[in-house]
Amino acid sequence: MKIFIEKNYTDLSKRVADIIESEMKEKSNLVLGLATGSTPIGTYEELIKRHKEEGLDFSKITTFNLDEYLGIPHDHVNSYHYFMEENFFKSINIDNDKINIPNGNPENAEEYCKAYDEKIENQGGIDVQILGIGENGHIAFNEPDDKLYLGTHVTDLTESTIKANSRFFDSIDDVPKKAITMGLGSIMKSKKILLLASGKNKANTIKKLLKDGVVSTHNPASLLLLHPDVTIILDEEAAEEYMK
Ligand SMILES: N[C@@H]1[C@@H](O)[C@H](O)[C@@H](COP(=O)(O)O)O[C@@H]1O
Repeated sequence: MKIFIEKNYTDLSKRVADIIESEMKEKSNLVLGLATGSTPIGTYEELIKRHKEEGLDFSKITTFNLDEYLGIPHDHVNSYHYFMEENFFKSINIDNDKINIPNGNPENAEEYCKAYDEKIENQGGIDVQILGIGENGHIAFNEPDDKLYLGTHVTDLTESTIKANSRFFDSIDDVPKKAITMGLGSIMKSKKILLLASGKNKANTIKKLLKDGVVSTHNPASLLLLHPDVTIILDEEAAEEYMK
């Protein structure tokens, strides 16, 4: 496991973009796993800048997003489809046919989830997966629980996640209560994992992850510690409690 502690969010975003850029240069048809939430926005901005200024080429890249709210229209401002389009896809030269984001309105959720995992497998798996982390240790929408699911599945969101994500909605009542998410198994199959955390509100989450020395389904991020190629990129605020 590698840990980078960067001075601030800008440096964190540059570090993550550096890693992705070098992977893209090694493999032009990279399969990239993408995350939403506020943490990766700076990375997307940095990659857009490199596309515009240095011609970083996304035309052969395939992407798979981690999750989507269930029952939300894809053009809704809070959908992860909308988020990805606005914060990344509309500003790079990605082939729209190579973008994969879980459908928040599947006809048959079980079949759809199975097909999503098969599609990842058929692409040869995810080469590099970007991850944020919830304050409660959730990864994508794999919430702390007695058991975790391996594959893509529909899940209930916890009260704490609904509360945390309500900052993006007009009111807490508007936050969907369910989501469709890649499972920890699908995520752990990625060849390389980049876990990002920024800001004081993640300091205890990171301390718990890196100092407890425990792997538990009640802290889903802790399973990542078993992965052979995980890089954790923090800014100083997120690393504060861990460094004490
Ligand atoms: N489903 C997403 C996660 O993928 C993300 O990691 C988490 C943290 O978000 P933020 O980066 O805004 O702290 O929020 C959401 O719940």
